[in-house]
Amino acid sequence: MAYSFDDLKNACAADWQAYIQHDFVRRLGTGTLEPGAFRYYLQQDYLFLQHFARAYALAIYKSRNMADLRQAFDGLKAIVDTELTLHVDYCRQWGISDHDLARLPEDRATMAYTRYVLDAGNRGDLLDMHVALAPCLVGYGEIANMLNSESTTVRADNPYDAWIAIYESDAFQSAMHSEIEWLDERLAGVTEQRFEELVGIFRDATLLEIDFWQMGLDWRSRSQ
Ligand SMILES: Cc1ncc(C[n+]2csc(CCO)c2C)c(N)n1
Repeated sequence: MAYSFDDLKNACAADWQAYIQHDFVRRLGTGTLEPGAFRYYLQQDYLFLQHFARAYALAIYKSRNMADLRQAFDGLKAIVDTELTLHVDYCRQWGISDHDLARLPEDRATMAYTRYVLDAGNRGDLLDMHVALAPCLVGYGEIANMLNSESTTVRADNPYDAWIAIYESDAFQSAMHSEIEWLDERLAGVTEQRFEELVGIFRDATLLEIDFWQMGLDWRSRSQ
């Protein structure tokens, strides 16, 4: 059987839905998320993105041809030039200064997720690395599309509208589609045993995304 990215998602469908439909996401859509929860998330995401930039750099290192190297390099550039710059601006709007950002203690949920992905890439090959990164890239694109299609989503006067707009942008959606294509091509040739290994990584990363949302909702009781 030729596997595809959809098979990865279907193999952990309940976890994938718990991630995409998490309460944090629903409240972003309705504009009812507590500002403190979003602020906590934004700060941790700033740390998260720096480690994900390292993970894309590892994907560059693990590349064996020019096309793979360029794909990973584009991911690294997207994080450093777009996501991180946007985050710093966004943090300022939400009352988080450069000084605050430079002194942030890292939440354990941030540590767990980022170090897991780096380890999956370190001990595995480029496919392990991309599967570990997929819930981040594909999940956020799916979340934006889901929010966009829901009648309960508030677009005008929603303080989180700009966040949704980043991930529904053409540039982001096309990066997501090219990642799915890349994975579809590689997954088509793997054995059942290899596929099961990859499902394990994909599920773990999805569960760690769920924990990251939950960390935002639990911001009051986090140790910061
Ligand atoms: C916890 C968390 N998960 C996913 C993203 C989204 N994201 C981060 S890096 C990247 C790939 C390059 O754009 C994407 C899509 C986020 N910001 N925070």
